[in-house]
Amino acid sequence: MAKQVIQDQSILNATSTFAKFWQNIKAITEPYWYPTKPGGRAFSDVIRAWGMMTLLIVLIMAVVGLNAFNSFVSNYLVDVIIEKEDFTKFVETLAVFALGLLLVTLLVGFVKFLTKRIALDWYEWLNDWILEKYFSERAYYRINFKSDLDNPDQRLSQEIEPITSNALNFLATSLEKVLEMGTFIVILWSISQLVALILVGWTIVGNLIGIYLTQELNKINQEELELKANYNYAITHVRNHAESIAFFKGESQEINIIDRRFNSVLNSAKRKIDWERSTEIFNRGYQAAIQVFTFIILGPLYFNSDDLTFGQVGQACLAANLFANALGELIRQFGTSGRFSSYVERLSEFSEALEEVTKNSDNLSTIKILEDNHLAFENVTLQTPNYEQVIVENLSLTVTPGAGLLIVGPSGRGKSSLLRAIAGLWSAGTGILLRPPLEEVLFLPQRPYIILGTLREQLLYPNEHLEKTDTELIALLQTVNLQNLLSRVDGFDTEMPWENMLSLGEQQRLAFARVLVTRPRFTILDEATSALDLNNENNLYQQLQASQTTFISVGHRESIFDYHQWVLELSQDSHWQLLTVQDYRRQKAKEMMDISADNSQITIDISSNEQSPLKPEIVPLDHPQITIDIPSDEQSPTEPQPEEIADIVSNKTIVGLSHTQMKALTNYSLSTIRSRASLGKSIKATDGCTYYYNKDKNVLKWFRV
Ligand SMILES: Nc1ncnc2c1ncn2[C@@H]1O[C@H](COP(=O)(O)OP(=O)(O)OP(=O)(O)O)[C@@H](O)[C@H]1O
Repeated sequence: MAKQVIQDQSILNATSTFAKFWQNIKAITEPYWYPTKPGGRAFSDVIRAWGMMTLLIVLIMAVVGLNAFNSFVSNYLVDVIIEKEDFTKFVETLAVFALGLLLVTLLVGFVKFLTKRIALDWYEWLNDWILEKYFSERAYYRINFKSDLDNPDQRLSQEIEPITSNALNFLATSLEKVLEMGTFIVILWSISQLVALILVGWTIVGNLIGIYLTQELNKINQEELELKANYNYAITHVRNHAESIAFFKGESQEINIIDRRFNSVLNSAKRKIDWERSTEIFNRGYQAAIQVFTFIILGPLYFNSDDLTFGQVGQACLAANLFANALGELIRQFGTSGRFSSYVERLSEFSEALEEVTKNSDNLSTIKILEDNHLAFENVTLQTPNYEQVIVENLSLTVTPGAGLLIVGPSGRGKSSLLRAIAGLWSAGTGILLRPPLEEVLFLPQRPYIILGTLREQLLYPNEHLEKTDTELIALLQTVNLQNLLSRVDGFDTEMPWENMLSLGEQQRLAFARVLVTRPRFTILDEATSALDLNNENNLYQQLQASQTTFISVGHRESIFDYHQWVLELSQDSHWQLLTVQDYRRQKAKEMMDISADNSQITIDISSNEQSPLKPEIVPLDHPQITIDIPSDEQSPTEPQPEEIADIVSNKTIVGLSHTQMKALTNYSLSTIRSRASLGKSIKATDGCTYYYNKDKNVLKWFRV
């Protein structure tokens, strides 16, 4: 009973595996060979493909027919030789035989050529079809969130061509071999029905065993493809991160990772070789048995009967031989079909995943994006793509042209995610997002995107059709302080490995040049000046400001506040607040004051500081230390007001700072500040800037370095 259940189960499994395989085949072949969906291939192209396919079938049939004809001619030729009567007849028959062989040779060559051409045409179409899917609706980006889909790049670059070439080879060879087997079985039937019947039985058994062997090979092939893709990825990963690995001297760890993956590939290859050995032995033995059988049956018949001529025996042996070869080839094709089915499965899975990521699921809520002439969030709740985490809740704000917005907040709170939402990359959540068309918005990420191309293409990206003269481009390079770049390269039209030869700061300046070329209405900058010094940063922001674009920036530096009117602060638990830049500065200054008022007792290690300026200034209590108690009355009368501190932070009205003002900007006590001033030491304040005390008796103020 239990055995019966297991058998039923395995039959069910085999059926569902075949059904799945058939579905995959249909998904990949239908759009090319039998397009039913509107907007598919042009009818004339489909007819052309079928025309070539029909020609191929006709040629294969001609080859098989000619081979059969040649077997009769060879039979006749043998009989003419044995008769030893008519030499002219012998020469004529030989000429016909040679002509037949010549024709077969030419036809076989043409069959191979046509098979490859059809496969190539199909490959070209299939590649375009999948690339179109990959680049539509930013599927290439969204597919990265599908963790179950490995190595899309390998699927694209290495696994499409084998599908078409294997499919065509399989079809052409199988058709030829099945026809050959059919023809030779008929010939054998005409000579000896017994031989023909035995061969048919033999074929059925052989094919069943062949299919069993192939199934296991299919599994190994599928596994091997995945393992090879992982191995390739590990090597590409090293190439992409060569500099970081070199800095860390992480070679041995990288080799370990690559070795681990390579060993998996090797183990899988070993298993495959084992199975291929069994398949090959079976195949050879199976063919050899057919040849022996033919002699075992025909030998006694020839000895005991006058009906069978010697030529017929020869023809029957040849037919049985060709039949055996055809069968062997057919079984070999089943073997290679394992790799084919793995490729088909992976491509169909990839195509399905691309469709899925671009489809908006009815069950999942998404942020509605509408185009407008300004940017606004209306009650937007944004979540991570898999709806696992809420980034910001009920956000409502409007950015009108000319009134830039700076997004601030601790790391990981969702600043970049908001930019992704504006670009439409992330849409999980609720609410309405109004934004100008994306052609009017330019995004500058922290690590600029450097394309593979010439300097001209770099500067004009993404405006591929924009024309700019060399003089205009030189002026552009000067504007972003990259004028030296031209002396390092051979003009604007040479391709260079830009990513390796430009520093991160230079790449960021290059990205700014693109904004100046594109002149978008809105520029979205995600810490796009993080690698630049203050001078370069100021220069670039001023250039952008002159181009009348409206900024939406993510950044931490105080220096970029001046280029924005509003600050959006993201804080804990998906909360947010929107303030004008002035109000934000006041609020922060007040918070600083409150903190410094609370810290009326600060422990400072003066002795160690004096010996080594690099040592931390606030140290654990077990270090040699002096405890300075700040009398509370020292703070109140001279305490600057919030507005005054905001001015200090923005550095608009007050150019030099007094000790008291400096105290409000740091966590230090007044006496520490005085002592640092007299020692000529600088102070790093909480606004991120360094201050230095000018001891000139006419100045006596702290200044920003
Ligand atoms: N592809 C992703 N899938 C799921 N969660 C993600 C993904 N990318 C980022 N996150 C998560 O979303 C949250 C917000 O990330 P985001 O990059 O927006 O932060 P951020 O404020 O810009 O940080 P930082 O200042 O460090 O750049 C983080 O918790 C991060 O782990």
